[in-house]
Amino acid sequence: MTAGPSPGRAALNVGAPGRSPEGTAMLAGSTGKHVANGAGLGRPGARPEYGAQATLAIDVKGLSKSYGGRKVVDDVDMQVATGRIVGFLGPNGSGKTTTLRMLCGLLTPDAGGGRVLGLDFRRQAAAVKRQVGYMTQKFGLYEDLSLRENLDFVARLFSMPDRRAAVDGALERLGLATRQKQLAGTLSGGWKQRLALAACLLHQPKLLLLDEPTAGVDPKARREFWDQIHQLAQEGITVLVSTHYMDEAERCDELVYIAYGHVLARGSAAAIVQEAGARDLEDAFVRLVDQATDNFAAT
Ligand SMILES: Nc1ncnc2c1ncn2[C@@H]1O[C@H](COP(=O)(O)OP(=O)(O)OP(=O)(O)O)[C@@H](O)[C@H]1O
Repeated sequence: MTAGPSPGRAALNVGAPGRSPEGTAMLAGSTGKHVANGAGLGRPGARPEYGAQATLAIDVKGLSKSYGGRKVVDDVDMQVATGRIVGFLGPNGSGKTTTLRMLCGLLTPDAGGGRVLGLDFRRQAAAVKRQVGYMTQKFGLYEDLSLRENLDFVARLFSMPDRRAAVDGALERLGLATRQKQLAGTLSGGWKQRLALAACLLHQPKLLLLDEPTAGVDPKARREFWDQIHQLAQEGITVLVSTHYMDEAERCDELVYIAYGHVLARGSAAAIVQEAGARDLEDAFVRLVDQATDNFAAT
């Protein structure tokens, strides 16, 4: 479902304290191991960069998952500092959704461990789910219920004490109040995504894991959705968001690029482009995935 509770050694090591200097990027070497990493350059108006005191919303190591004997996520490390917006990019089938689902406790890794929001994400999966908002790729709310009914249903799932206030707040926040009686099935794609985000936010999560939240959504709605993401990050919520859109990648504090289950690059968009000797981000990713195909496709 779309809302909350349901909500490769590659390293996801983003914006972490005590790492390499600002603006540097890590590109995987020919072995797929990582040689550097870095925190992002940020954007105009971005939240302050992290110092040594930064806390980690995500701090996991060695995440691996296989299906039918095939490793689709291979020894991934991920560190994301609190309050950052991290873009998770990679070709179709590269392991993004699988990684997100392991991080929110919906999927048990074959190997790896660590902390999400300070909790052992394997042993305390239920507690993690209560603090994470997970938005799936596919719209998972009820099309034959109104917006309010959908949100009220999600609030019941969380056993929220003051459901009405929570639903009112979410409707207001996402600009959905005037449409609250409308059936969800009659909404356009952009409005459905807003409703899905509202559902994710009902239980006031500290971490949002968003899986291609704007796929198929028009540019204006995508921009509005991203304005919301930035507002949430300003409030201290950490966001890990997968996307195939380069303009959205540019709006992230930092990026992680994955292919064949291995993290190939991380850092700010500018640093990744520079490190890859590329024209732009898209060019950098094309180069990276070409290298990865040589290194991993046969394994
Ligand atoms: N339940 C499953 N059973 C078998 N194979 C699976 C399962 N879930 C995912 N896979 C496979 O694992 C690989 C990684 O899938 P995943 O959905 O994590 O990729 P992704 O990067 O999110 O792709 P996309 O960008 O298309 O959403 C793919 O080859 C996929 O077919």
